[in-house]
Amino acid sequence: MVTIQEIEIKERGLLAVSRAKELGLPILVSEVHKMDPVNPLAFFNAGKELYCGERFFWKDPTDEIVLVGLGISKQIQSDQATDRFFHVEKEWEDFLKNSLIFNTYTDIAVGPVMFGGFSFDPLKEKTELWSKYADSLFHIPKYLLSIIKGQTYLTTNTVCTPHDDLSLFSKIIEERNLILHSLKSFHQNNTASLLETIEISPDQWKESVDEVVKELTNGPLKKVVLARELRLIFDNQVGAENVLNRLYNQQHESFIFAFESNGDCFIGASPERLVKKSGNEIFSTCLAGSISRGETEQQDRLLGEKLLNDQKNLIEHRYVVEMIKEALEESCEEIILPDKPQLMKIRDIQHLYTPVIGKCYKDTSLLQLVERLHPTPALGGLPKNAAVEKIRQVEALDRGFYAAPLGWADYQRNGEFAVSIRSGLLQGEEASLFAGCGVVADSEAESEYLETSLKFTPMLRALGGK
Ligand SMILES: C=C(O[C@@H]1C=C(C(=O)O)C=C[C@H]1O)C(=O)O
Ligand SMILES: [Mg+2]
Repeated sequence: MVTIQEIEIKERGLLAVSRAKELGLPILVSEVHKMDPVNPLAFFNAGKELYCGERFFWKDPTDEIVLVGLGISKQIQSDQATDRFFHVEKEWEDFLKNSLIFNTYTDIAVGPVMFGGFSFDPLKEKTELWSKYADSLFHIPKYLLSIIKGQTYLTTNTVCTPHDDLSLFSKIIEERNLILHSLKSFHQNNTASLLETIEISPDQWKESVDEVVKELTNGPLKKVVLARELRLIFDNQVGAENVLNRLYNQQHESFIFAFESNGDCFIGASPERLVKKSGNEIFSTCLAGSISRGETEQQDRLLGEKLLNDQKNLIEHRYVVEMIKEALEESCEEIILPDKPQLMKIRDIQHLYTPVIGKCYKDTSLLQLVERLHPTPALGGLPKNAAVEKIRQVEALDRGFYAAPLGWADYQRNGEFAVSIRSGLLQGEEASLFAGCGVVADSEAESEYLETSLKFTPMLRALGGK
């Protein structure tokens, strides 16, 4: 358990109260304590009563960084489309400016961390589906569990306004003890059964693929990613902790994420990193081109070889590599990437995969990189703006946060964003699942349709529909 230095907290509280009054501004007080190991799912679950609707979960594919947030100490949100990445970054940095940070550890992703993301396209008309998520939405949690390379930390964030007094800090200590004492291991309870699975307009979707293919043959568009929705109806509320627990166990090789907002939960298991920044080291991923897994080892290997030599998929992939390379070259003094893709094999699907490593210039920020990269041709298309416009026109789906950057940034300018695919939105007794695929001149509607069906599998399984 943490050694809770209550006296220390109160001393720091006094400092915060006087600073907030002096500046006439809210002040963040952030404190980091090292802890004995905690099961991250149990921590998420411990917030069920007090912080339902205000939680997030993040795990990277290697388990190097696991983050669980409970409560909201500060929210950054906006529906503004112009310069949205810049505005989020500015608000984050302004918020940090006067903060009091007590952190004696050197690991990244501890102390003040914001978690959240952006919608795919802020210019697309918003429907009821995504009404609970602003186009830019980030939470700085009250309590952050960070498991970094196996070391466990608890950050407590308190925002102290000029009207607060020391009682604020006593309340925080009480709340924190409550969470820590309710950390019992998590047991799956299946309260919601699937009643119905509705495919949203599959024929219309195939027609839009045909329509786009025609345009691609005549240029200048080269690739457009088209997505569709599967709607699931349950007999009861779908608990985010149940779905998260299943994804964690079934899709462990992926980024596992959950992001609650106003009662809804956006959740998924994505294999695709957009960008990670650790100091000035940059990591990105080109992932595009897909084929199923084989039933036997031999069949699986043959399918993999087929994918590695398939012109249509290689083109789909090459567009992504070219664009990511170009985008990162602007911000990096050095980038390294293999000249041929390899295979990424995950539970239900295999992809063409090219990892990218770079060293960015000193003044480059994470959200600048996100802005340059999003959307890559793996989610949008090529050329970028024309493809996004085409999607806005022909796609029936309101993508919301699907296929968009989702992740975290710490106060020392490190962070990581995944592309939030293989995901779904939980809304009470319903869930909407999303899947898309890269349409190029050689695409056939039927096989793209089957590819998207395959991409629904991980979420379907986690929801008990497979
Ligand atoms: C768009 C999705 O996946 C993307 C499209 C791929 C493709 O078309 O081959 C492969 C990986 C992802 O970059 C999705 O899963 O929804
Ligand atoms: Mg594809």
